[in-house]
Amino acid sequence: MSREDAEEAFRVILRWIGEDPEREGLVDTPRRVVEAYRTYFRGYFEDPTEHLRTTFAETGGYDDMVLLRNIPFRSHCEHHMAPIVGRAWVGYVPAQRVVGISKLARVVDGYSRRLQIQERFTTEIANAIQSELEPKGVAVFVKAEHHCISGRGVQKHGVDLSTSKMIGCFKDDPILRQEFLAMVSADLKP
Ligand SMILES: Nc1nc2c(ncn2[C@@H]2O[C@H](COP(=O)(O)OP(=O)(O)OP(=O)(O)O)[C@@H](O)[C@H]2O)c(=O)[nH]1
Ligand SMILES: [Zn+2]
Repeated sequence: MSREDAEEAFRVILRWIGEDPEREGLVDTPRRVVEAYRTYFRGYFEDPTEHLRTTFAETGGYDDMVLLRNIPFRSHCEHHMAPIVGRAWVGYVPAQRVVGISKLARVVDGYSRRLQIQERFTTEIANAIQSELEPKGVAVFVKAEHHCISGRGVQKHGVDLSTSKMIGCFKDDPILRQEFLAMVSADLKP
């Protein structure tokens, strides 16, 4: 499918909502929307696991939790294509190698720029880190507002969805899991 086909589809939608796609203010809108969609959905053109291929071994034997906190993201729900706006916490306990911290945020971005449900988004981030880095464990916590429940449908504002995925030592060791969740809670305090 070509870019022109996609722009034509948005002209059809503009007509369907009751607009005139030929009026001055809207004549470039299909082109702009198609460009915006390339940004929202650029995750289909990347493999987020590739961000985790550069690793560092000279950690001085560091073997405690590494936690990147409060990572903002924007995604879209696969049922309504409505925005999902939230934050992610990504932690792991290295076995030998660590990854550059920006790469954890890049993995979050890569999976967020696709149509998602939050459960799969959370799982994909955790599985990517586990499979590429092979750490002792991974913990991912995601908290997000879904515009499909605030702006339409049940129309509930101020409602968040929380999801978490624990792998390895975070699943097996309740104290470590608590330590991770305590740091998330501290960040969530108003
Ligand atoms: N589990 C899960 N559900 C989601 C997520 N995002 C949106 N949903 C829900 O997906 C469901 C889709 O249900 P349907 O009954 O097929 O759609 P709908 O008729 O538009 O539902 P309403 O939103 O209740 O009007 C809705 O309940 C949404 O709230 C998500 O990330 N995870
Ligand atoms: Zn939705």
